[in-house]
Order: sequence, then C-alpha cells, then structure tokens
Amino acid sequence: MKTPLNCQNYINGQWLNAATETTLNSHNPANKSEIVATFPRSQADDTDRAVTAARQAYGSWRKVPAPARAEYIFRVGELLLQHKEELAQLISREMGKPITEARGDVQEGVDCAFYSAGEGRRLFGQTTPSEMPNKFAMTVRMPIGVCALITPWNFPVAIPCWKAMPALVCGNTVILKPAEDTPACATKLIEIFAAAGLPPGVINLVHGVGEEAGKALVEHPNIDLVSFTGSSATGAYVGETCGRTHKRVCLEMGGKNAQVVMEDADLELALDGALWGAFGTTGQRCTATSRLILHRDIKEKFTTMLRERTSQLRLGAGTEPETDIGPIINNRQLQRVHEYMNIAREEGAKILIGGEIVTEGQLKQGYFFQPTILDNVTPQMRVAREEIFGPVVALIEVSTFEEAIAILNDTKYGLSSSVYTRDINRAFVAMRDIEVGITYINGPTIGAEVHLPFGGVKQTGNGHREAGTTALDVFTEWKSVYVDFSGSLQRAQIDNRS
Ligand SMILES: NC(=O)c1ccc[n+]([C@@H]2O[C@H](COP(=O)([O-])OP(=O)(O)OC[C@H]3O[C@@H](n4cnc5c(N)ncnc54)[C@H](OP(=O)(O)O)[C@@H]3O)[C@@H](O)[C@H]2O)c1
Ligand SMILES: O=CCCC(=O)C(=O)O
Repeated sequence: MKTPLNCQNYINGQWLNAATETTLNSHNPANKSEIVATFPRSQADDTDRAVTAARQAYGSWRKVPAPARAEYIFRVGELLLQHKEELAQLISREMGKPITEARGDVQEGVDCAFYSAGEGRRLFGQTTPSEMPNKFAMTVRMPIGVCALITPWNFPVAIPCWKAMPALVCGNTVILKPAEDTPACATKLIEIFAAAGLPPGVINLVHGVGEEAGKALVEHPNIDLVSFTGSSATGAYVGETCGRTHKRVCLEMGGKNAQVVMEDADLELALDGALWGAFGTTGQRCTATSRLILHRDIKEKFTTMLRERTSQLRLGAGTEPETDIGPIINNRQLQRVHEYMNIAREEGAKILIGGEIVTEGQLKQGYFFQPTILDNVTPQMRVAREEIFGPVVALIEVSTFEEAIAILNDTKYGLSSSVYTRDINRAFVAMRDIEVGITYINGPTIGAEVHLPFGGVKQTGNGHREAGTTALDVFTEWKSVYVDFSGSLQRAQIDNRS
C-alpha cells in the first residue's frame, strides 16, 4: 500500500491546513482499508480566507488581457498532458474507475484547456449600428467576479476543469470545493494550475464536507457565482440559497437517461452502446444509460445478447488493466444501489442478472456491485423514474416509435438520450421531440465532447450549459457600451425617440 497523500487547502498561493487542524481521509473504493489521502476538514474560517484571497486577486486578474489569461490555461493543458498517466492512476485509485476511463477523464481536462485557451482570443462581443448619428454601439463580455466551483467525485479532473478553465479565461477568480471522496485528485489538479504560474488568489482550493465548507461558500456574501455539479437534492439547496442571496448560479444535476433501440437498428452497435452506456464508470455518470427502451420485435433477442455480454464483464480495481467495471464510490452509495433491488422486486421487476453486492474473494475488500439488468420494468416504477447512479439498467418494452419517445420523455430529468435506428426520418423526429440537453443517434448516451454545450433540461439543470462557447455565458455578464463622438450634447441623443 502506498503512503497516504497529505493534501492541503490552496489559498492565496499557499498550501495550508484547516484553521482547526482537523482532517479527514479518502479511501480506495476497491480496497476500503487503503487510505489514499488525508485532507483538511475546512470550516467557514477557511472558506472566508479563500474568498478574501480570490476577491483581492480579482482586482488585477480581470485586467490581465484575455489572451494572456488564456496562455496560463494553455500551459495547464500542457502540464496535464505531461502528468496524464500519474493523474489517471490516482483517479483509478481514489475514485475507482478503470484506468482507460481515468485517462479519458484527464484528457477531457486537456481538451478543455486547449479549447478554453482558444476562447481567450475570441470572447467576441458585437458591434451594432446606433440609432443616432456620431454614436458607436457595442457589447462586451465582462467577468462576474469570485466564483465558487462545487464538484462531484465521478469526474474528479474533467468537471473541475470544465468549470475553472472558462471561468479563469473570462477573468474571474475561483475557489474549488471538490467532493470529499476525491480530494487527492483535486489537489494534484490544483498543483498543476499552480505550476502553470497563475498569480496567488486566482485559483484556490478548499477541501471539506459539503454541509460545512460547501455550504459556507454557497452562503458567503462575497461570492458572486456558484457553479455546481451534483445531485438534484443538493442542487435545489444551492439554487434556493443563491436566489435568496442574489448570486448567479449554474446547476448541473441528475439524469435518468434512456437509450431507445428500434426494430430496424444495428443490434451489435446498439449492444455496445447499451453495455458501455449502462455499465461504463459503474453506471456513475450523469449521462449513464439507466433505461433501455426496446421495441418488442427485437426485445427478446437484444436482451439475450445484452445478458450474455454483461455476464462477461470483469469486475476489479480500476488500476488493473483488465478491469471492465470498477467499484462503487463508497459504502453509502453501494447500500443505496442494493436497496433499489428490493424496490425493484417489490414493484414486480425481474432481476435478470446481477442484483447483489459482491462478497467473494478480493472484491469483498471493496464496494463492488454486480452489473444488473432489470426486466419487466414499467414506466411508473421507481427504478424507471429515480436516478440510481450505479451499474443497473431497466428494460422497458414498447410497440411503436412514438411510444418510445413518450416514455423517454416521461421523466423529471433531461440530460442525455440515444436512439438506435436506420430510419433517417425517425432520427430527425427524435432530434426534434426528445426533451433533453443531449441526443445521440446511433451512439450511446455517454461521450460528450468539450466544444459542445453540456447540460440538461427540466430538473437536470437551470438553463445553463457547461463546455462549448455556452460556458462563456455562465462566466460573463454582458455590458452594452455607447460611444458618442459628436462632441456636443444634443437633446435628441438623450431622448432619441421623441
Ligand atoms: N449534470 C451533470 O453535469 C452531472 C455531472 C456529474 C454528476 N452529476 C450528478 O451528481 C450526482 C452524484 O454526485 P454527488 O453524489 O457527489 O452529488 P452531491 O452529493 O450533490 O455532491 C456534489 C458536491 O456538492 C457538495 N455538497 C454536498 N452538500 C452540500 C451543501 N449543503 N452545500 C454545498 N455543497 C454541498 C458535495 O460535497 P461532499 O462530497 O463533501 O458531500 C460535492 O462536492 C448525481 O446525481 C449525478 O447525476 C451531474
Ligand atoms: O458525469 C458527467 C460527465 C459525463 C460525460 O462526460 C459523458 O459521459 O458524456
């Protein structure tokens, strides 16, 4: 076993313990007796110190030209690439995902760095004709100020990058509060930002518990914006608090994503999509496929194919190269997934394969759950409506394409979706009628690219998008600027419609 990493907060360019000197530990979910890191249990004093540093730094950072700000982020991208393997190994150890997926997590950060850095030379505004002679009119993007970034454990590098990189290029300063399950990943990431030479206070890291450090940030009067990714329950609290305290807020929350497989689909292709959409990252992606809506003509055949492939999946530590499915993040989440098996049975669903916590061999040292297929699921069952966030997929049979789309839409969430069909007309109807933020045609519900908007509708989000140029709308305000070059004040210029 490796020696636990000693993680600290990063405030105003300094690595610090919590003011109370209290600490917590993170564990390897594939081997719960292994402590991966010790990290500060920060309280309001620590967050306050970080907010003060970020506020102080904001005064000068917002005046650094955007292309120069972007060059720091470009350097972060280069450093992330240099440290990709080291970071990926750490993600696998602390979060549990297979090493290939962990490399993908870091690569998303790299892609985001290079993409966001490019935005530093764009950040376009508009020019528009004025109603008046001798007047020039334009719009410019302005930074918002001090941003709190609150992130989950499932993409411990990519999601902080999605937030911090555009925020910084836009001229904001930031404070990251990462998930308490993945403090080491966050620490290594911030070490890389620090190594890129960002001035003190521009990026800060405050570890701790959501209910303490996270809450202190959300409530803090000197925070201007909260960008949150996590559960809908916590997001509701963040949204309410930001409303009450007049902060900008960007929420990215849960999902109950569906893949439709029509009778004319390429079944082998759809099978790969279903397998990795449902069980990749142990089902712990906001974009994971948790409902498979199957046309009755192919349901039996497809179910047999899926069951066969599922039975071949290899569970193990993410750091083992042959592992397909890693552990669940922690015991609380493991028990929650298990509890849904009782709910499924009580509601009349049938567990086709899986359904149990793994208690044999080496795997009993970790939080492993068998990849699970639930059959005979109807759209009203809780397992078809609630986000389980584990390796569980529910099969729902339909008779028509219209029924498939209606069931896909019959959820309070709206993040990702997928339709497998060879019919171009159906594909376009799906693109038009599915109520989500992301639709894939003949591809799984997972696999977002950083230059497209990422986020969802309904209770998945609050109207914002991460990534793409849309991230700039989160992290900037518009200012309209009128330049009068007439040299004299005229009545008509003040009240130009009279
Ligand atoms: N739509 C998306 O883009 C997206 C992407 C990834 C994940 N997700 C969603 O995230 C969820 C899984 O992540 P999770 O279990 O980590 O979610 P979570 O429990 O809501 O936690 C998310 C973050 O919020 C913090 N937090 C908890 N309570 C807080 C409070 N009262 N005030 C401020 N911060 C608080 C957590 O800290 P602690 O870790 O200390 O509790 C963590 O840093 C799933 O629902 C998934 O769908 C959504
Ligand atoms: O869990 C959130 C990120 C998922 C992602 O990048 C994807 O699967 O598209």
